[in-house]
Amino acid sequence: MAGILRNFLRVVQPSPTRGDDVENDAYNVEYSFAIEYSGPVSNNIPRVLPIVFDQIPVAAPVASSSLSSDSSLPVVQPIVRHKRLKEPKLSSESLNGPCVSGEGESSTRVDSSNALGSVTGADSKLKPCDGISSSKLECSNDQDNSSEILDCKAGDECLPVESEVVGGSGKLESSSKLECPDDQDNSSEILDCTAGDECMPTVSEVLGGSCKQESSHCHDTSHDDVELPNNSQEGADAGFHGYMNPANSESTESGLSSRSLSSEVFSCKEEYCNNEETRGHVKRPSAVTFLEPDTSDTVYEESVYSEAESNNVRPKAERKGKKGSCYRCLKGNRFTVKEACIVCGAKYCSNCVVRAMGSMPEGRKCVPCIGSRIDEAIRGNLGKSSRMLKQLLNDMEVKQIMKSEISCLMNQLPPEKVCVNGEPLSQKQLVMLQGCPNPPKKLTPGNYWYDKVSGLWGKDGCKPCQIISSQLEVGGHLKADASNGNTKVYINNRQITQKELYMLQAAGEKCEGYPHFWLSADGSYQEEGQNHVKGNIWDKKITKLVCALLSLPIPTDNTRPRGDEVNAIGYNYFELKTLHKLLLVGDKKSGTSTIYKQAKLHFNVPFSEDERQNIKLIIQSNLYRYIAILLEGRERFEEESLTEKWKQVVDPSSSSGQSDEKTMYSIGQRLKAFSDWLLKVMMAGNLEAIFPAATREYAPFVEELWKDVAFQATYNRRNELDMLPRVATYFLERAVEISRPIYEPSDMDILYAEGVTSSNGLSSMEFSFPKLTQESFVDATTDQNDPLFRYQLIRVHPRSLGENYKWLEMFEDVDIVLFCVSLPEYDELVEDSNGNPTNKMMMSKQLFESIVTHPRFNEKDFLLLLNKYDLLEEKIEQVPLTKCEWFHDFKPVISHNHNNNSRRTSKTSLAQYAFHYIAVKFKILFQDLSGHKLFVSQVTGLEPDSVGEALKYASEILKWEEEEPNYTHNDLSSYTDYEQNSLS
Ligand SMILES: Nc1nc2c(ncn2[C@@H]2O[C@H](COP(=O)(O)OP(=O)(O)OP(=O)(O)O)[C@@H](O)[C@H]2O)c(=O)[nH]1
Ligand SMILES: [Mg+2]
Repeated sequence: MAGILRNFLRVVQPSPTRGDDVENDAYNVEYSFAIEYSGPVSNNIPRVLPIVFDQIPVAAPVASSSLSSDSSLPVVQPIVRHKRLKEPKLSSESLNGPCVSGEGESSTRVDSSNALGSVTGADSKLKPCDGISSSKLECSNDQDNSSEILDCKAGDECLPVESEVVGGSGKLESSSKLECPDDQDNSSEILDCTAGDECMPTVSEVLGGSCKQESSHCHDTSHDDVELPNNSQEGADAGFHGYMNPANSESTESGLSSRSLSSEVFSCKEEYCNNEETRGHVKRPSAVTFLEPDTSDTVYEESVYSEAESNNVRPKAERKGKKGSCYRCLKGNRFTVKEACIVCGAKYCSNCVVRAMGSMPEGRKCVPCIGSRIDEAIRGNLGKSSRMLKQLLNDMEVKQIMKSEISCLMNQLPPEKVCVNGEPLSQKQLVMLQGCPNPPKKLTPGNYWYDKVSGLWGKDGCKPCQIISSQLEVGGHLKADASNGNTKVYINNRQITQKELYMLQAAGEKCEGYPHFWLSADGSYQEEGQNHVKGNIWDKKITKLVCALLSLPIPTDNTRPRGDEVNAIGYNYFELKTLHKLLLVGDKKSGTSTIYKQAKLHFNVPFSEDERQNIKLIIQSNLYRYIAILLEGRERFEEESLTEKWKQVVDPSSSSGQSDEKTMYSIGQRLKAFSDWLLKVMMAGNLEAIFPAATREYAPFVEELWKDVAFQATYNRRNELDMLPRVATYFLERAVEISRPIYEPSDMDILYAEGVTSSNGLSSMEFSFPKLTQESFVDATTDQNDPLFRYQLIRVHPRSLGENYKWLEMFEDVDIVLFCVSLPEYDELVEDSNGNPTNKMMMSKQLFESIVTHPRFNEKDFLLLLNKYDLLEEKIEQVPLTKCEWFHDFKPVISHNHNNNSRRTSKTSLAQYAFHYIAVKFKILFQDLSGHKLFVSQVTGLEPDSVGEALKYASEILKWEEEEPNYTHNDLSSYTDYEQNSLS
C-alpha cells in the first residue's frame, strides 16, 4: 500500500535528519494510517477547543455622529502633537504602528472623559516604546491590567489602528513578525494570521462583514502569538487581494493586514500613518497623535476636535504632480483614465485606485477620506460606477461598492443642510421625506418649498419641479412668494409662476380676476371660498402634455401617501428614476417625425387605439392626395400625347393622317368625373376637410383607377411629378388595400406615413433602453442600459416655435438638443419668409444658428443628426455637393481607379466624405457660436437600428456629462462603438 502511494505521491520529506542521505530519504517516506486509540484517556492530551464566534471580539465601525452624541460609547480623545516629527523611512524596516496594549476587549475601554485620551483601565497610561531598536517594536501585555500606548522609538509619528486600540498587544519586528506574548495564563489559542489570507479583508469580506470576525482574531489580546509573514508581493502580482492593502504591495506593515473594516476608517497605512501626508492629499486633522519619545513621557491633549467634528471637515486633495497626473503615483497626464475620490476629489489612475481606496467600505473614497462627508456637488453621481472599476473588479464587487456608496450612513445628506419652507430638516424629517412613496429626486443641500396639500415641490424661488407625496410633516409654512411667482394667481396660498398659469389655462381655467385656488393632491381644485370642485387638472390630456412641454411636474401613481409607508425608514436610491429630456428639432421635412415614430417603434412605445385610428385616416387621406397628384399628372400627360398626335395629323409625312381623341392616358367617363371632382377639391385646398370622412365612399374608385391602363401608364411616369413625394410609391403600391374600410396600418405604414406627428407640431414620448443581461453587465459601456434611466423625447416642429423662436423658452430644461438636418437637401430650394428661393441646407443652418444662440440654450449639449444618409448616397453621384454655397470648398480626394470592382467602394466613400465634411462644417460653426463641442451622428430615419443608435449616443453624452468628474477626455473618446457612425 505504502509503495503504491509512494508512486503516486512524491513527497519531499520536510526536514531530513542530519547525516541522512537526502536523496534516498525522499523515497523512503513511510505512510501511516490513523487507528482507533484504545488506551487510557489522559487529561494531558491536547484538545482543540471549539471557537465560539459570538464571543470573539469584533471591531465594528462606529458612526461618528453617534459617537459624538452617545456619551456611553468609548471615544479616543484627540491629542495634538506639539512638534513636527521627523520624516519616516518608507522601508520594510520602518515602523509605523504604535501599539496599544490592553487587557482584552473587556478591559480596553476608552474613556471619553480621560483628559489624555488614553486607554482606560486601573492604571491607564501612555508611554513610548522604550529601548526598541529601529527595526523592532515590542509591545508586551501588562499583567496588572494596565493599558499602555507605546510609541515608536524610531520617531515615526503614527496613528493608532482602531483595532489595535481595541486590544492589540504585539511585538513587531523588521521581519514583519508580530509577536504578542500574553502573560496571562488563561490564553489558550494560537491564531496565525497570514497576510492576504484570513486576516486580509477582501472587498467581499469587508462588505459582507465577515472579515470583522476573522481579523479580530489577530487583535484578541488573549492570543499568545500572532505572526504575520512578510507579504512584499508587489502591485499587480499581489492580485486584487493584494490591492486591498496598500501596505502589502509597498512596505511591510504588520498589523495592517489584520485590520477590520472599522480599522480602515482610522487606518494607519504606510502612506497615511506616518508623517508624510498622502501624496496629493491634505491630511485631515489627526484624531490621535503621539509625542516624540524623547520629549517627554507626557502626552498633551490640546485638540478641541471631536471625531464627529473632524469628520465634517472635508479634506481637499492637493495635487503634487503635474496637471492631469495621478494623485498617488504622480504619473500620467490628463488623458489618463482616472477615478476620483468622492470626498476630496483626488484622482487616481487604474494602478493606484484600489491601493488608494482600499476596500471602499463607503464607496469611492481614498482611505484617509473614509468617514468624511462627500463633496455635495457630486452627490448626483453616487452609485454610478465607472468603467475603470468595472474593469478592475468583478460585477458583484462593483455593485456592492456602489450600494455602500449610496446607502452608508456617512454619505447621507446632512439633514440640517436641507431647508424646506425656510426651516432646516431634522434627521427624522429627512428620513420621512426620503422614505415616502414619492420622494424628491436628486435631493441635494439647498432651500426648497413644499406645498403639503398638493405635494408640489420646488427649489426656493423656482417653479415646481416635482409632485412628491403630500401631507408630509416637514419644514415650515409655505410662503406666498416661495416660487417667486408674479401672476397674482394663487394655488394653496402660493403665488404661482407664469408657466403654471399657462398650465391652468390649458386645463380650461381662464384665471380672470386673479383667483385663489385650492389644489389637492389628486388634482381636484376649487376656488377659495367656494364649496364646489371645479374640476381635476390631471384629467385632461392637454394639461399633461403642456406640463411635459413646460417642464412642469405631473403626478405619478405614488404621489398619494400611504400611511405607514410615509414613515418608513430606509429607502432605496436605486429605485429613483431619472428622466432625461431630449428635444428633437429640425427644419421642415428634415425627418424629425420619422425619427420620432421610429423611436416609438424601436422602444416599443405603443400607439394607442385612438392614435392608430387617426393614423389610419391620415394614411387614407394621404392616399387620395397622391392619387390626385397622379390624376393631375395624367391630365398633363394626356394633353401632351394629344398635342403630339395633332402634330402628327398635320404633318403630311405622317402615314396615318388620322387622329382620335384618345391616348394611352385617357380614362373612362366615370373615372373622369371622379378625377375632375378630386382635382377640384385639391385645388380648393379642401382635401383634408373632405377626407378622411369620404374615404369609405370613394374606395371603389380607387380600385377601379388602379386597374385602369391609363392610370398605370401615369404611375409609371411618376418620377416626373415633382409634387409626388418619394414615399407615395410605398402607399400607392397597396392603394386598393389601403382604401378599404378594413385596412389596419402596419408599423411600417405608420413609419412611412406623412403628417402623423405634425398636426400640432408637438409630440412627446418616454422610453428607456432594454435591461442588460447579467453577462453584459461588466462589458456594458454605461449603466444607462437600465430601465431606471428614462428618457423623454420631445419632437417639435419649427413652425410651433413662434416668431423669433420665442417658444423655445418652454424647453429650457431639456438636457440635450437633437438637431436634425436632411443630408440630400443641399441642392434643394425652398421659399424663405420673403418668398425668395433659398437653399434648404442654408435654411437648416439658419435654424441651427438661431437655436444654438438662444439664451436658454447656451450651455446645452447638441447632437447633430445628419439624416437621410441613404438618399445622400444616391444623390451625391448625380449632384455635386458644391451646389450648396456653404460647401463650395468640398474637394474630396477620390481614387480614380474606376474599374467595376471599385465602383461600389468609391460611391460609398464619396458619401462618407460628404458626410464628414458636412459634420465638420457644423462642428466649426457650433464651436464658433457656443465655444462647445458638437456631437454628430449619421442617421437613416427609416432604419430602426440607425435611430436606436443615435438615441443611444445621445444617452451616452448625457451619461458622460454626469460622470465628467470621473471621466477624462480620453475616456470619452474610447466609445468606439459609436464612432463608426458618429463623430464626437
Ligand atoms: N429615404 C429616406 N427618407 C426619409 C428618411 N427620413 C425621413 N424620410 C422621408 O422624408 C420625408 C419627410 O420626413 P418627415 O419625418 O415627415 O419630416 P419632418 O421633419 O417631420 O417634416 P414635416 O413633415 O415638415 O414635419 C418623409 O417622406 C419621410 O418618409 C430617411 O432616412 N431616408
Ligand atoms: Mg413630417
